[in-house]
Amino acid sequence: MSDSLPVTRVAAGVISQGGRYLIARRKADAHLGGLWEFPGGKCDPGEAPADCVKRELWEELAVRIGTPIPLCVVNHEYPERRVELHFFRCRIEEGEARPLGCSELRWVTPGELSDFAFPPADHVLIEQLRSEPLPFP
Ligand SMILES: Nc1nc2c([nH]c(=O)n2[C@@H]2O[C@H](COP(=O)(O)OP(=O)(O)OP(=O)(O)O)[C@@H](O)[C@H]2O)c(=O)[nH]1
Ligand SMILES: [Mg+2]
Repeated sequence: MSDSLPVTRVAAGVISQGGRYLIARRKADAHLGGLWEFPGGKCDPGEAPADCVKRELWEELAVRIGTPIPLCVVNHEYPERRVELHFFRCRIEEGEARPLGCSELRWVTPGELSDFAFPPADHVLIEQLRSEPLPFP
């Protein structure tokens, strides 16, 4: 892994409800534009990933979530940036998700996850969620 690229710390939320996961399509002009992802974004300097995911889900989806539960941390190097992705399991406590920070939102079953193109950093998590879905509220 190259040492020249700084690490971008990112937090993203795996929101599950009624047997489905919420996925978002990245805007065409964003890094990895057009791919599907778990909504979230970059941590501000000094911001804890759990606080970041709460803020990002409010900004990007207009929902309030309960305490985020850590799922896994993935390190990945893209040609233009290194990311340290903190995935959290999240539950919506207030609001209905709206696509404010993405081009599209979908609620999908575990089996449908493989029909969508995700960034390489997400592949291991996607496989896990497909083979062993989280218990749905
Ligand atoms: N949110 C999110 N980002 C991911 C995932 N997988 C993955 O590789 N990333 C990468 O992590 C970085 C997240 O940045 P972002 O573009 O969402 O950041 P942001 O919401 O703060 O946006 P901004 O920089 O336009 O303000 C991007 O480089 C993105 O490609 C994922 O599942 N969710
Ligand atoms: Mg984002």
